[in-house]
Amino acid sequence: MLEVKNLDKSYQKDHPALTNISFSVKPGTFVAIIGPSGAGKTTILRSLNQLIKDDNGEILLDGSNIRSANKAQLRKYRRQIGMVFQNYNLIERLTVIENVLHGRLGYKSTLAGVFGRYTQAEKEEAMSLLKKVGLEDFALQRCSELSGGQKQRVGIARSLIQHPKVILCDEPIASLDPASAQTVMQLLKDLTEEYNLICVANLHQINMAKKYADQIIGIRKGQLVFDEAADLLSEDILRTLYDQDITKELE
Ligand SMILES: Nc1ncnc2c1ncn2[C@@H]1O[C@H](COP(=O)(O)OP(=O)(O)OP(=O)(O)O)[C@@H](O)[C@H]1O
Repeated sequence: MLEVKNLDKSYQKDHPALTNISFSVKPGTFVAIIGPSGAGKTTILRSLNQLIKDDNGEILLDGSNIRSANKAQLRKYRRQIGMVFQNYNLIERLTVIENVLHGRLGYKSTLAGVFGRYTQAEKEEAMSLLKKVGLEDFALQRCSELSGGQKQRVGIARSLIQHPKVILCDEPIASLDPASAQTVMQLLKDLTEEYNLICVANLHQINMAKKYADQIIGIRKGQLVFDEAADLLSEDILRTLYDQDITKELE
């Protein structure tokens, strides 16, 4: 269970980016965070991974408060959090399987990581994850040769080999064509269920959030204005959230 309690964050004095944000997510749940540009979605995601600090409040993963974690505990915690990025963050000149194996780096000494030393079991797992995301035939291809949708599927496989409890996706489909976006969203939904993950995705595509997410969190001006099952997202809520009529997005 992921629990966020009374989270506050300001980058600058008297300009709160987040105010008193509280929500919880059960394992096996795909959550979309929606809201206008500048609402605070990325700030929430970065807080969850502790990439940004000096906020108030609590973030608990299975009961452990990560805000009071020491360095070793934080390293262990970060292993449990996979990241999926809008621009994939792959090493383009390396092969697909090498990129997936990079997800194991958090478990290795720096030296083993530098020399790319992976066990047979890790290589077999990387292959089986590539099969899961439909890319087993691309294992030895360079990432630079893949389409955007394929790259994102490599990014997802790389996060899964970490054996995460949580996957954080920052605009995972923003750079994709509509068909690839659907494939990636369906994959995230299926994997969340299969691995009993907590998947949290920042999204601008409201129709995608409603179609694929189980839970939707709506953020407006740093405040939480909606936290319900996806099918309860109404036109009224959207008007409040975005200060304008964008209900055609739901069609
Ligand atoms: N590094 C930073 N320094 C100062 N202010 C920041 C910083 N990062 C974000 N902010 C401010 O915090 C607020 C929330 O930004 P955030 O990036 O979390 O919003 P967002 O909902 O993710 O926006 P978008 O949808 O455009 O990515 C905004 O007012 C933004 O200008």
